[in-house]
Amino acid sequence: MHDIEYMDLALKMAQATRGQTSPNPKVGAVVIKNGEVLGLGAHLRAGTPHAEVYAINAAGEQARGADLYVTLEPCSHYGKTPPCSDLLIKSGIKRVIVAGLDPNPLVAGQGIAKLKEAGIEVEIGIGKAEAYAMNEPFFHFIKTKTPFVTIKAAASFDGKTAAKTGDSKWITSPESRLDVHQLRHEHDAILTGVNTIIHDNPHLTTRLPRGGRNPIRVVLDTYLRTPLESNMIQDRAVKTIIFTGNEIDIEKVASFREFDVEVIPLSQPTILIQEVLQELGKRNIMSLLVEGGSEIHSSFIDNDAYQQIILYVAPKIIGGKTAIPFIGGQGIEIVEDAKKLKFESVQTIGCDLKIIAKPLEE
Ligand SMILES: Nc1c(/N=C/[C@H](O)[C@H](O)[C@H](O)COP(=O)(O)O)[nH]c(=O)[nH]c1=O
Ligand SMILES: Nc1c(N[C@@H]2O[C@H](COP(=O)(O)O)[C@@H](O)[C@H]2O)[nH]c(=O)[nH]c1=O
Ligand SMILES: [Zn+2]
Repeated sequence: MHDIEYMDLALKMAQATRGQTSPNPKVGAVVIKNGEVLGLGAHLRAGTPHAEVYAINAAGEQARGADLYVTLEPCSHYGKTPPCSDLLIKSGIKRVIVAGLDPNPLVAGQGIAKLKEAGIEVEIGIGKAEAYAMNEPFFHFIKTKTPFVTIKAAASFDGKTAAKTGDSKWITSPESRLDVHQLRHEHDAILTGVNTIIHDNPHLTTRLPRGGRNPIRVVLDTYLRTPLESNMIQDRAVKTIIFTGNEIDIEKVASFREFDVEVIPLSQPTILIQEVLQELGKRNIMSLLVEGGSEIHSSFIDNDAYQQIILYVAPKIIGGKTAIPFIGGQGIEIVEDAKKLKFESVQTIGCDLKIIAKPLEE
């Protein structure tokens, strides 16, 4: 097999741990000698051994003189686990093939430098694009200390998220809605607005056939209007945070506390998106899924506070000039001022389209 095939093996193992390693990145590692796989490993959960540890331990003495393929630069610091670069040097590995460097300031090239100093051959870049794409939230979070924001919208062919009556069940297909639950599983937190709570009474939980992790629920609710009898207050399914302005009735906060709902008044009368993202970053929330509605979507877009948009488009026409589009807000006056995107991918899912777009870097 060739280098890229062994790196593919490591990438696949890293991908298999989607949704479970936060706030750490997903990493896969493979030990190869004379065309034989001697060790395999993936980082399974923050605070547990790194991918390289599993792969090297499986290879044992055989690691001496072998090659190691790893999707992220071996760490060189004591976090919750000892540095992988020291382990690799001790194990006698001859050559290390790394897909991508680790931008974590604690690592950032030091892992590679240590390996080279110890006389280990290092090659960088095979599988870099995929290794980077799978950990984009981690790299964003390490740099900005705020979550990587994905706006998720579901709309009809003519861009509506509900009929003029407010009815929206269901616009997209069961396959698309299942895909949304996979997205939820992969995110640390999911955010919606109080209007969606009032109209859709959602649970915002992850309901995959095989279970799945519930993201922390976050509600933007300036005046604390979330009804106590809402599903996501009553179901106690997962930690729920409600961000409000600073002019709320403190008495009401107590009634939410008994449902393990944390109400956080922010510093201004209205909610500033950047302040919400900083508060979530302080709680080590690395990835945030924004599930609207249209006013919430427009506040993230107007503040350039998102890294990607995932739009599910159904082959249906809803029409109606008062039916709500998936982005609301004030909007622009002249098209020249439109927010510019670039389309990353378009795929069919069930009978729908799934479009992933990112802000166009000027
Ligand atoms: N109406 C549609 C959506 N509607 C999404 C709503 O805003 C709200 O997130 C859901 O009702 C969530 O409910 P729960 O958390 O599953 O209990 N989302 C979709 O992807 N397709 C649609 O057709
Ligand atoms: N998961 C992972 C790495 N993750 C790196 O180490 C940091 C976490 O360290 P710790 O707190 O000790 O788990 C994390 O922020 C990232 O920079 N490094 C690796 O060599 N291999 C791995 O499998
Ligand atoms: Zn490590």
